[in-house]
This record gives sequence, structure tokens and C-alpha cells, in this order.
Amino acid sequence: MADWVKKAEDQEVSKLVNQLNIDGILPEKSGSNSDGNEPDVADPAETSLLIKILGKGLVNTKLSLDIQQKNPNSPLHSVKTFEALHLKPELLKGIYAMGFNTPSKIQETALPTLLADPPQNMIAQSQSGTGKTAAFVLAMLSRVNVNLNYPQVLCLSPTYELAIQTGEVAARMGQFCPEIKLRFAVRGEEVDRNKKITEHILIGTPGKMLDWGLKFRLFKMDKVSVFVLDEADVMIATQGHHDQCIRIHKMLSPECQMLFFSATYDKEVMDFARLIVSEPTIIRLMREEESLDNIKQYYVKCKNEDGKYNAIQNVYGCISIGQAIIFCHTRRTAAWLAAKMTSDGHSVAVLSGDLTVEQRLAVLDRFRSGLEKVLITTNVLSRGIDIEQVTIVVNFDLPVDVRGNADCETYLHRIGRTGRFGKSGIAINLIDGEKSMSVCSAIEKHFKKEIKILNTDSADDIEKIGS
Ligand SMILES: Nc1ncnc2c1ncn2[C@@H]1O[C@H](COP(=O)(O)OP(=O)(O)OP(=O)(O)O)[C@@H](O)[C@H]1O
Repeated sequence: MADWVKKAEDQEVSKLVNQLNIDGILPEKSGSNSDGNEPDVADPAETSLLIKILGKGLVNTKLSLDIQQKNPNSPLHSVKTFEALHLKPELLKGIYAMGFNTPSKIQETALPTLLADPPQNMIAQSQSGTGKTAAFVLAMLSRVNVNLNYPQVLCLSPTYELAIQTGEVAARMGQFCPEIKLRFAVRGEEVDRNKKITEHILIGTPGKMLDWGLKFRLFKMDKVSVFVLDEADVMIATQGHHDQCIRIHKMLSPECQMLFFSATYDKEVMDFARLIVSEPTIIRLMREEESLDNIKQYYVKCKNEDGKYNAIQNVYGCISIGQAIIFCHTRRTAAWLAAKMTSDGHSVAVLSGDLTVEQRLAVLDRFRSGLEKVLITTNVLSRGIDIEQVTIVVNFDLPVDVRGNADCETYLHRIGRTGRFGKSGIAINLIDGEKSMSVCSAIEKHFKKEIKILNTDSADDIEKIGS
């Protein structure tokens, strides 16, 4: 940690951040895509929020943990029960009141380290729904000394809504510890600038936290004993946020326990995290890999967009037996297709970047409950939002990168299935022109899996997909 402070002083880290080339990791914020004719992209913080709200309880995984430790003096052990953690009885009561009986996979290993004395730093990665938030909130609550009336725990989230979500978990878990005080440091929250902050835990966004800690000096950053960076990937990769995080981090004491949590870490972000968190225990629970096994893949040659539309018309009866998602490249295409299908009497849902998070939730809820059979979307419906019952994916436009080359990773996320959700499915790729044919061939080559031609004017062929 001391190293980091020195590097920050020397502004060496700022230089390193610039070299990390993390600006390109985050796509443009969806709201800025105003004419709808640009590729539609997901905002990672909004996606995280959606996944969180849509999540239906704990995701159980059989995958094993990858653990790396820098400090050989801190042997790692895991627990199978919450009792084994020797928590305050009120906290244990809070955990049980939330319906948690045993620790999740990541909690088994992370919690002993999170609660260890002397405190240890941690960088943890595991997919959404595996119990990360519950783990670090428990650590936050158990580290509070209620006899000291100043902020001892800071938790940073990328957005207002995500901060509120975390605060709600803390409030529920700490429901039998009324003496632990929590405050949100988010937009709209005002403080009396003549008084110091007395709450023990601050959960908020980096800008507000900086205002309170640095600009108005309403609490002492160097007295903070636990610093949590939630959604670390989004935080570090967002230009404004990572600068603010660095400034906050720089004010913390070398003894402060640093905890970074995220569902994903790009390589550059992980390198950066390792640079600023000294001697971390790194715990990674890998995501189940998607695969194209048992997915029947087809391509349909079409003349133009109208031809693609006709192809969809021809297969509609087949795709709407189950549930289908149709992916378009831009919002404009998605809106055009939805309007056309609706006017032809089909009931379709549309999800694109111009919708608010609340609207997206409503669309996804309806679709997941089967009210619509077909969902037309763009890349805003990205990885992590799993809809189990979808069996057919239509690429109205094949996924391409900024240079127009095949984006195989996105193709896999759209079409691939994980073991968890069973493996059968159908992918139909609509091709108009040589460019998209070459993208299709590149995808075929990449995955070494045949994509068969389908003639949607032939009843025999249509029957083939259904069988
Ligand atoms: N040990 C547990 N037993 C039962 N349920 C749990 C346990 N830990 C967490 N949960 C529940 O599982 C769900 C996911 O947990 P949590 O939000 O902590 O996961 P997460 O990894 O932080 O997900 P995200 O990245 O989406 O925030 C929540 O509904 C939470 O209440």
C-alpha cells in the first residue's frame, strides 16, 4: 500500500492508467446514441443493475475457485457454516433472517479472509448472483466499531441505483444491529457542512464521496478502515470514475483494508487492480463457458432488408412455438422491424438502448413470463442477462466490430448456451450481400461448426428447423 501511495504521489499511476488503454473498454453511453442509426451498445452499470434486479436468488455453481495469494503468512481456509465465522450474534441473526442458511461458494472462501485479523486485501471476481454483495456487506458490518462516531467503511458503486441496492442489503443484514449507522453518499443527499459526518458506513458514488471527504472535509479519509470498490471493472474502466477512485484511494491510510469486487475483470483492469491493491488475495470463480454444442446453425440468403423480413415471416410460425430473440445492429432497425411485425399482427417486444432501466425491466419481465413470444433487441441485451426459455435466436444483423469484421465473442453470447440452461437451440443468420456472407463464413471458421444454408421459401426446409 505504501508503494501505491508513493506511486500516486509521483503521479506514476496516472501515467500508467493512461497507458492501460482502458478508455476503449467501455462503450459509449447508450443515451448519446441519438439518431438510432449507430450500433446500439450496453452501458455496463445499467446492465449490472438490470441483472441484479432480475436475479432470482443465489446462483449455484459447480465451478471451482481459482485462488492466488501474495502473502504466504495468511493461510486461507474456508467455512461451511456462518457460525464458523464467529460473527456478532446480531449479525448472524440478520443473515438467517435473510434466509441464508449456508455460505455460497464464493462466500465459503472469501468470508474468512474478509474477516481475518490483521485485515487482508482482496480482489474477487464471480458472476452475478453468486453472493458477492452479501459477502462484502457482511465484512463491512462486522468491521464497524460502534463506539467511534465517524465513517470507518466506504463503499463505492458506479451509479446511484447500484449504491442504493447495496445499502438495502446492508440495512437488511444489519437489521438487528441498530447501533450501526449507515449513510448514502449519492446525488440528492445533502449534509450540514458545519457538522462532521458521524455515520459508520458510507455507501455512494465517487463524486459525492470526494465532495464530502476531500472538498468539504466532513470526515477523515485516513480514518477509514475498510474501502470497498463494487463493480470494480466498471469503476476502473470509466474515465471519470477511475480518476475519482484514484483520488479517494490516495487519501486512505496504508492500513485500510481494500476490497475489490466485480463480476468481470478485463485484463487491463485486473492489472490495474493488482497495481493499487497491495498483497491481495485474489479469488476468481469462473463463469460457465457458453458453447455452440447442440445448437443448429443456419444462414438464409436474402436480397435486402425486405428480403430478411420475408424470411422472418416465413419462419415466424416456427420460431414463435417457443420463444425467440431477434438481434439487430441498430435501434433504428429494431424499431423498423418491430413496427412492421406489429402491423402484420404479430405480438413482439422491443428492447433497445433508448429505454430507461425501468422500461427495460418491464419488457424483460413480460417476455420472461411469456406474454410475448418474440423479443426484438440490439446488443443492449448483452451477456449476463439470461433468458432460459429462449430456444431460437435470429441474427437479423450478424454481430460485427467497429471495423465491420465478425464479432465472434458477441455471436457466442447471443447464441451460446451454458450447461446450466440445457443446450439445445437454433440460430438463424440472415445474410444480405457479400459482406455479411463473409462475416458468416468467418464465424463458421472461428467456431469450426457448420452453419447450414436454409431456404425459408421451402416448406421442407422450414420443417427441418422445427424438427
Ligand atoms: N449464502 C446465501 N444463501 C442464500 N442466498 C444468498 C446467499 N448469499 C446471497 N444470497 C442471495 O443470492 C442473491 C445474489 O446474491 P448477491 O447479490 O450477494 O450476489 P452478487 O454476486 O453480488 O450479484 P451481483 O453481481 O448481481 O450483485 C441475492 O438474492 C442474495 O440475497
